[in-house]
Amino acid sequence: MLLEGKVAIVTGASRGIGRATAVELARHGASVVLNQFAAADGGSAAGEEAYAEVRAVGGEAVLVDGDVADPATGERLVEAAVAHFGRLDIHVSNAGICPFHAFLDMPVDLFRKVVDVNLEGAYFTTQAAARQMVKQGEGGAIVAVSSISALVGGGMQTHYTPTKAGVHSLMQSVAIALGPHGIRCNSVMPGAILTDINRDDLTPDKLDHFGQRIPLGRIGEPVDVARCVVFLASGLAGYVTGASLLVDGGMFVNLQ
Ligand SMILES: NC(=O)C1=CN([C@@H]2O[C@H](COP(=O)(O)OP(=O)(O)OC[C@H]3O[C@@H](n4cnc5c(N)ncnc54)[C@H](OP(=O)(O)O)[C@@H]3O)[C@@H](O)[C@H]2O)C=CC1
Ligand SMILES: C[C@H](O)[C@@H]1OC(=O)[C@H](O)[C@@H]1O
Repeated sequence: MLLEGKVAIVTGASRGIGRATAVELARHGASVVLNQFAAADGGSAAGEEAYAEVRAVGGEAVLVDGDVADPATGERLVEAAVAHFGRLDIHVSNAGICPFHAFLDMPVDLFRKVVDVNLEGAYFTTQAAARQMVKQGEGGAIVAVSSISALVGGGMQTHYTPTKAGVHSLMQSVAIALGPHGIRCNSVMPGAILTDINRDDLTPDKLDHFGQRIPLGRIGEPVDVARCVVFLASGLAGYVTGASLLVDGGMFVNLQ
């Protein structure tokens, strides 16, 4: 197994790409700390379902509530990894939100919320994970979920796309800062992946349009991204750091 004996954190692991990533990491042998937000915010069954899916593939797991926008959450996730599994080897910064909204009347609070969760959440959870990995002195792997939106715009995503470019840039910079510690830092850039984040936005017309633009002919599924995270987290990618992997079925390159 690619990740036998490894311990991983996945933020936003209750649904979508994060849940699929937690399951695939476990399928390849990792023990996983699953972070969820909704329970901290009033309750959700999604985290329990994700936990059950990880257990069903034979993985050890622990579910930890917390808002990644709070810098203390990263520290609590690391504490959980160490308390339950004794160490930390892999950090997946995945949690993110995209409440579609027009630019000209963007509420300040909404803008700040998206930046807090997507960019600050990635920054502070990555920092907490890196501190633990440096302390252990045996290297590690950090994978952030950026987006094709780091490279292209979205008229209803003016608050969101800069955070995804920021996450991409963060991985490049921490790859330099952490390389001497043997910690590899990369990002995946998913294209259009059907999850709760875009379920309402992906109207039949838009699905048709994407279907035509994507050379592989289909919208992505969370597991398409999750398998690439496993690759970047594993020894197979042992000489890969500061890189970004588009996981978009070819959508980005298909201009005409
Ligand atoms: N779907 C797509 O097409 C693409 C998605 N992405 C990125 O992938 C990542 C995952 O999105 P996706 O799976 O699609 O979306 P989902 O809406 O399905 O999942 C989002 C996850 O993030 C969690 N989350 C939201 N806010 C917070 C918070 N403040 N603190 C901790 N966790 C939080 C949610 O937890 P809870 O259930 O507890 O609310 C949930 O587990 C995001 O970063 C997104 O930007 C990138 C490119 C394309
Ligand atoms: C939420 C969007 O549908 C999705 O998020 C991204 O990052 C992609 O670029 C899509 O726009």
